[in-house]
Amino acid sequence: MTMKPLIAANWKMHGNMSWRNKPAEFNEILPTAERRHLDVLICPPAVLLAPLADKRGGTDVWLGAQTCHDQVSGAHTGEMSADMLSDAGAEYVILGHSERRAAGETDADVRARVEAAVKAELIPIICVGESLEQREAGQAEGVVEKQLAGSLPDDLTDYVIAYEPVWAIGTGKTATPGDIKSMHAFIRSRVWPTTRILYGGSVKPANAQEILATENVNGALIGGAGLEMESLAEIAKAAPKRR
Ligand SMILES: O=C(CO)COP(=O)(O)O
Repeated sequence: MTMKPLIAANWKMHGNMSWRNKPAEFNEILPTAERRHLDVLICPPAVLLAPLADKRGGTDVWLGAQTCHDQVSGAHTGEMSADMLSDAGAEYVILGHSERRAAGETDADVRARVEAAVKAELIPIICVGESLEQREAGQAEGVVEKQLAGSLPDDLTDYVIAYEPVWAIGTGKTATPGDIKSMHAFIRSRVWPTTRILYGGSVKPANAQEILATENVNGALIGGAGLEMESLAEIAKAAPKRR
């Protein structure tokens, strides 16, 4: 199955207004003409979406949010709806990141947010992944299966899955190519043939080529190495042209 790899940077809670030129900076390092075979996405803190959208011009760098509320509007102090994020320039939204699941977000919460995102025409990137304890207990597939079953609405068509083993996030540890291959094959058996499945967890220029060449890996969700446009571009360059 041929599909465009998605190279996505999750900035988490990093950045300020001086970062609004980063899409243009990225485009200078890796111009659109050299990356027509892939999609590049930056997910900044929500407050930076509009400034980045303003400045991105014709860079062809997509923008995304890092979560959204499940309601369209209302008395929800501090929250942002999918419509607001879309209005500010987002085309994608990361949902159910393990850092949010660890803070109490449940599969049902993720599912409600996915439904809201789809209604606002945002493409959800739904994160799944097991802890080290769960992996060592042989429960990795079971955990991911449960997260997929609980977080995906039945009629969902256009979405992205990000497999991020919790123990590989921000630790410098990556899953072995064999582990990535077998988990992505497992996820593939649960989603559409055209659904992109990203790998996330300490992806960096040094390991990107091997990870992105793995069967059923259709891109990467990148934390730390996505803050610098040089390293994000190195990772993007490692994405295969055709698979
Ligand atoms: O959580 C991640 C992306 O969403 C991965 O973060 P790191 O690339 O910093 O490990």
